[in-house]
Amino acid sequence: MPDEIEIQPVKKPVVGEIRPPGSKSITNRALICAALAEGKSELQGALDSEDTQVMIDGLRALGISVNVADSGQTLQVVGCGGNLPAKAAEIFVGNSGTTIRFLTAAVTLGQGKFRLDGVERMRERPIGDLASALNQLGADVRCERDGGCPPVKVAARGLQGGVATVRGDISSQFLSGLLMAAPCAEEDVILRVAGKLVSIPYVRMTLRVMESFGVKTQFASDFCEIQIPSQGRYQACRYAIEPDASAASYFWAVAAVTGGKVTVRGLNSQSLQGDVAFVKCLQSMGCQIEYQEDAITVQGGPLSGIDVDMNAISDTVQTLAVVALFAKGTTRIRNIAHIRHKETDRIAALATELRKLGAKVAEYPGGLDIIPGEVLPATIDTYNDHRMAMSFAVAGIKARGVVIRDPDCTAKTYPKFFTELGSLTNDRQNSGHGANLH
Ligand SMILES: O=C(O)C1=C[C@@H](OP(=O)(O)O)[C@@H](O)[C@H](O)C1
Ligand SMILES: C=C(OP(=O)(O)O)C(=O)O
Repeated sequence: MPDEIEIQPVKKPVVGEIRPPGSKSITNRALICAALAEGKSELQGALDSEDTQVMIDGLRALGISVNVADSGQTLQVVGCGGNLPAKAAEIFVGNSGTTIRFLTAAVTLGQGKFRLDGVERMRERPIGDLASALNQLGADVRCERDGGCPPVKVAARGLQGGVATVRGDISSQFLSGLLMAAPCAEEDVILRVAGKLVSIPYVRMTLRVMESFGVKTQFASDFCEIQIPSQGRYQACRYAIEPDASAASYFWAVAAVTGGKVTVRGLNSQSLQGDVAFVKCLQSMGCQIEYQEDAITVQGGPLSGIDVDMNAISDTVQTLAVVALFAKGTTRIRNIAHIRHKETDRIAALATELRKLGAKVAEYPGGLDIIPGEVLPATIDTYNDHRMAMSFAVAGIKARGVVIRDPDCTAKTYPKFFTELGSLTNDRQNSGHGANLH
């Protein structure tokens, strides 16, 4: 793709349907559980993107066989029954938080020396609290840099187990990584969470994927303590992966800002992904929502600003912030301090880029207020953050002159995003030009 693309606004409300690619979070969990299982698993509907590729490469470096078929959507994984074959590996994780957090925990189950590293930004993303919890269970995990960030070195000799307390307020991925490794520890594991746990639906997702692979756990409803029996080994299975609900948010947002109607197939109210609740935010802003058995439809209407706690669904904060540009009144997004640790500091990046588009923005340590004005033409910097590119593209579907820099950064989770956005917005039912490249 070119260095930047100008999004062409549509002339009519966008009406259409789409099925986004597989969920990144479910794909990377299913890969870990399948890799640790006894037997051969088949994952269907997987995501093929940078974040899943680095996970597959990492597992292969650990001696796990992963066969890719059906243009990346079917993955056959030969599990190791909890005994990782490789005795040493250098693993590159790009900027994938799930990959480095889940694999760091998984490699402690092996025997040998492992090192995990990523891009420059990954070296600023915290992992020290996960290392410390693993060390409480008998592991030897060290962060090479001060401040508890990657690269990470693991001298593995199997994981003993026992009781560990993990910090919950930076990233839920620490707890998810511990949970998925825990059934392969030598003794039972009890995990306790210190501080307020963020992104709770992802922990629920972890437990549900583990259960599909045959591992049962016991937990308090707020996940402050979770018990995982040892020898509760994973069993290989055929596993169907849902479309990505965070990716769906951009298409629902297109319906909201154009006053159109967009159906996302493959998701419903029972989804494993907390991010389907994004449609409830749109509903509070004035959209109508329809839940079908295998789809969720958003119909746009006049939009009003809302005051919303997005801690549980923070990958959709940028989408909502862009929708807020087209609403009447202020939108306040609260309780999202943890998104400063993602692909970029997302609160700061949002404040800068929303202001370019004419909004007034008040930035707080844990959130922001967006006071919309006339939406101005602007060139949007994306900070190597796929979600900056995808969410600000939605602004360009409605307003003139929105240029997205480095559109290729969407490869992290959605390499075909701009093509699929173009197809939806270029649909014969719509008379505009959609996401044409310039
Ligand atoms: O466990 C997961 O799959 C994820 C958890 C969330 O991270 P945090 O727990 O760091 O908020 C989310 O932002 C990320 O995209 C995926
Ligand atoms: C935060 C994200 O990813 P990760 O933490 O897995 O890198 C994301 O996809 O928005």
